[in-house]
Amino acid sequence: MNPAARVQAAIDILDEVIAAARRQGASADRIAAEWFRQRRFVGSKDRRAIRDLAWDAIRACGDIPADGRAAILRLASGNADLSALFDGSRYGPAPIDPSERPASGGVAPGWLVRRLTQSGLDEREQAALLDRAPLDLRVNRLKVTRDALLARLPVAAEPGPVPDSLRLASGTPAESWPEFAEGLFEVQDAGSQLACTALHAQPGETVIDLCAGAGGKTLALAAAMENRGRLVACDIDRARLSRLPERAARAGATVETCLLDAGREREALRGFAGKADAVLVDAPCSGTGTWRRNPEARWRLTPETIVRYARAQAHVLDLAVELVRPGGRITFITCSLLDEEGADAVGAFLARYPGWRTVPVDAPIGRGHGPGWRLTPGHDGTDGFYFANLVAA
Ligand SMILES: C[S@@+](CC[C@H](N)C(=O)[O-])C[C@H]1O[C@@H](n2cnc3c(N)ncnc32)[C@H](O)[C@@H]1O
Repeated sequence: MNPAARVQAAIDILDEVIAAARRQGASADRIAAEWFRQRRFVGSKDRRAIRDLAWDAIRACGDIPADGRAAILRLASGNADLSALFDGSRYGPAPIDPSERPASGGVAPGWLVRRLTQSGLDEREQAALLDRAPLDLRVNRLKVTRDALLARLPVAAEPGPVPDSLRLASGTPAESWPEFAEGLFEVQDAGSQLACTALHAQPGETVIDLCAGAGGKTLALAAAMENRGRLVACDIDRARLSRLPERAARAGATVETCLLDAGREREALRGFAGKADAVLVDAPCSGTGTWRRNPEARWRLTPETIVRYARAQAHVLDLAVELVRPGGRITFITCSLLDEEGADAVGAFLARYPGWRTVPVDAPIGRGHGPGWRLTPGHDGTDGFYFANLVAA
C-alpha cells in the first residue's frame, strides 16, 4: 500500500468509528479488527501504520468529528507531509479544498474538559489522559516469581511501579507468547493491579468481586489469596463473566462465578449476605481514566451518562454493604477521574452509611484525593483510577 492509500484506509475506518460512536455501537478496536479481517491482503506493516494514523486522529479530535476525513485533516493541519498525501491519486484521498474545515482539536468535549478541571486535573494532566499506554503485565504469583518470568520473556521488560508488575513497550504482542498460554502472566495495567491490592485480600478469607466482568481483578485477588479461602466473582453481564472460567483455568486460580440478574441481584447474592470478609466493587463507570486505550470513548459520553453511572455506583455499593460481615471491608474502585464517580461517590456513600468510614490507602504510587486515592497517567504513568477503602466503624 502506498502512503496515500494508507491515509484513505484510516479515513474509512474513522468513518465507521464515528458512526458507531454516534449510535453507541462497537468500539474502535472492534471496528478496526473487523475492517482488517475483511481485507486480509493488507500486510502487517500497513495495518500498523493505518491503525496508528486512525488512533492519532482520534486522539487529536476533542469532540466527535463530522467524518473520518475531517478527523485526519485535524491531524494534517500543521503537518505538511500528511497534507501532501491528499493528492487525488488512485487509492488516496481527494486533494484538500481550501474551504474544508478540519475537526476541532482539544482533549475532550468542552463540558467534559470543564468537569475534569473541576475534578482537579490541570491542562497537563488532561493531555496525559491521551498518552500512549505502555503494556503492563501482572506476574501470576500462583505459578512464577517476577524474576523467573523476567528470565523467560523473549523481550526486555522493566519492573513496573507495583510489586508484581512488569512494563513492556506499547503494542508488544505478549498474549501470543507461550508464557501467556501457560498462565504465567496477565496483561493488566499497573494501576488496576494496585487498586486490587488495596483490598488486602488474605488467604483463607471469603472475598466477593461484585463487578467482576471477565475477571481481570478477580485473578489478581486469587493470587493474593494464594488460592486459599473462597473467591466469588459476580456480574450482571453473562458474556463477560463467561470468559472467566477459562482465564482462571489458565492462571491456575480457584474462583466461583455468580451471574446476577440486573435489578434483582439480591436473589442470587442472598446466600452471601453478611458473610464476606471483603468485597471488591469495581463499579461501572465512564472510563475517563482509560482514554489512553479507548480514546474514542470520550466522544460517547454525555452529562446524562455520568448521572446514570453515579446511580449505578451507589447501587452496587448498597449491594456490597449487605454482603460484608461485621468488621468486614469494601474497596470501591472506578477507572474515572471525574469526582462525581470518585470522591463524591464515596462522600455520598459515607453520608448514606454513617456507620462506615474510610481507611487511609498506603500505596507506592498515586496520591490522596478527597476520601480516597487517585492514580493518573500524568502523575503515575498508569491508567486513571480512583479507589477508597471502606470499613464498618
Ligand atoms: C469496570 S467493569 C468491571 C471490570 C472488571 N472488574 C475487570 O477488572 O476487568 C464494571 C462491571 O460492572 C458490571 N455491573 C454493572 N452493574 C452491575 C450490578 N448491578 N451488579 C453487578 N455488576 C454490575 C458490568 O457488567 C461490568 O462488567
